[in-house]
Amino acid sequence: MISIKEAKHLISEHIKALNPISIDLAKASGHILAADVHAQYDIPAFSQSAMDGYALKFDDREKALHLIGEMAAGTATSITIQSGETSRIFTGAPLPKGADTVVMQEKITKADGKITLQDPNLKPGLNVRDRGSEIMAGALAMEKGDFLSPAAIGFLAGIGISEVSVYPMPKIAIIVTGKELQQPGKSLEFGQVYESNSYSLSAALKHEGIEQVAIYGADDDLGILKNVLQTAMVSSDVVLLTGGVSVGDYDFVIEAASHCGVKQIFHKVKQKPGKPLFFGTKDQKLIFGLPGNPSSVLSCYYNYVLPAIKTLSHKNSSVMEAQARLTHPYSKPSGLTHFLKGKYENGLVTPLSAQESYRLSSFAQANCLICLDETQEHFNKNDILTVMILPN
Ligand SMILES: Nc1nc2c(c(=O)[nH]1)N[C@H]1C(S)=C(S)[C@@H](COP(=O)(O)OP(=O)(O)OC[C@H]3O[C@@H](n4cnc5c(N)ncnc54)[C@H](O)[C@@H]3O)O[C@H]1N2
Ligand code: MOO
Repeated sequence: MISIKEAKHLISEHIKALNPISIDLAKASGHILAADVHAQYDIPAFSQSAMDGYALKFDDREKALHLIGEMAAGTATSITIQSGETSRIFTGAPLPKGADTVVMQEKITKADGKITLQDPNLKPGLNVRDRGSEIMAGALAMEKGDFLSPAAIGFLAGIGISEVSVYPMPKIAIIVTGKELQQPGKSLEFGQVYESNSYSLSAALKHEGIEQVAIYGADDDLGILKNVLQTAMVSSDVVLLTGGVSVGDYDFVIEAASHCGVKQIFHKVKQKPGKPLFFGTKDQKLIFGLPGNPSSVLSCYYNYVLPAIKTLSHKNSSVMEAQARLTHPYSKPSGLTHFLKGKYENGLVTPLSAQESYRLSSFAQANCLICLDETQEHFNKNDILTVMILPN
């Protein structure tokens, strides 16, 4: 059995970011850019009004101005204003030739068909967005390694980019093993349990922007599991098996993996939950055998799978951690690191009840995992502990 630190190190040693791909900008949210992006155009592409109002020459601000036309957003034709003239203009519209300033419509008066300004704060260029003021053609818009947030996607669309080079999200397969599993919504026969691991894992992956997940079921049968694993590996970068990694007579994951050419990197980690965790590789593919108990599956997902899939997509893989003060004393035997489902708030952390690994009711309420050191047995009220903040 290896330590958590060793297990994490071994996984990280076997991961390489996936090769970049080119994708539609509309599908790129949540990815990391794999190449710099340069602007192809000056944006705005023309001097533009920032307000609904009147365009004029600043030097004419004291004059009663003659209204000669209008510029609306999207207009394909331009007009020219001479000294003593103004044009109606709307937000986003190109400035007429000859104009350098816009006055808001609330700050004028109209008399005898003439426009007079009532804006003591008017400055040259006020309410005008200059051509190229967002970005100039050829300038660096975003850098390789930048995260494509919704704002970044909007920014790139706004400068005319329609395709980007990104590190892809890994293709993931989930294999739930177990003859006892029944789909939610159907009635339970004697001995059956509802299948929940593919649900929690798919939801966690969706949270990372990974929606394309292939889900397979496999009975507790070596032949079936070998076939399913072989099929799942063909079209995925990561395979997550749940159940079947312990020492029971029907636990076939280790054997099936070996038959399929998966190289075992480790099996069993000094932790609770998730002690029988398995990790192996085949070429660049990662194979995780997650211990079947629903809480063990999720605990191992956050500790090992999530950092791994983030690394594959070139993302920062470090987990959000905090130091928190324990609100109640807690005891455990030494020998395994425990990850307790906890509630973290204002620097304080409370272990929840229902910590057993077959239960998810506490995980459903938790916002953190409390890390209790392998060797320590007793934890006192007010002890400072490390907590892993769960993505919400
Ligand atoms: N003699 C020993 N027995 C066990 C040990 C051990 O060291 N010696 N380890 C225990 C620990 S710790 C864990 S964790 C489990 C892991 O066992 P497996 O990975 O082989 O998982 P299964 O036996 O297949 O299932 C465990 C448990 O989880 C339920 N399950 C499985 N899949 C699902 C699913 N998709 N959705 C919901 N629930 C699922 C399954 O019915 C079992 O109750 O082994 C201990 N035993
Ligand atoms: O390690 Mo198991 O995950 O405690 O139930």
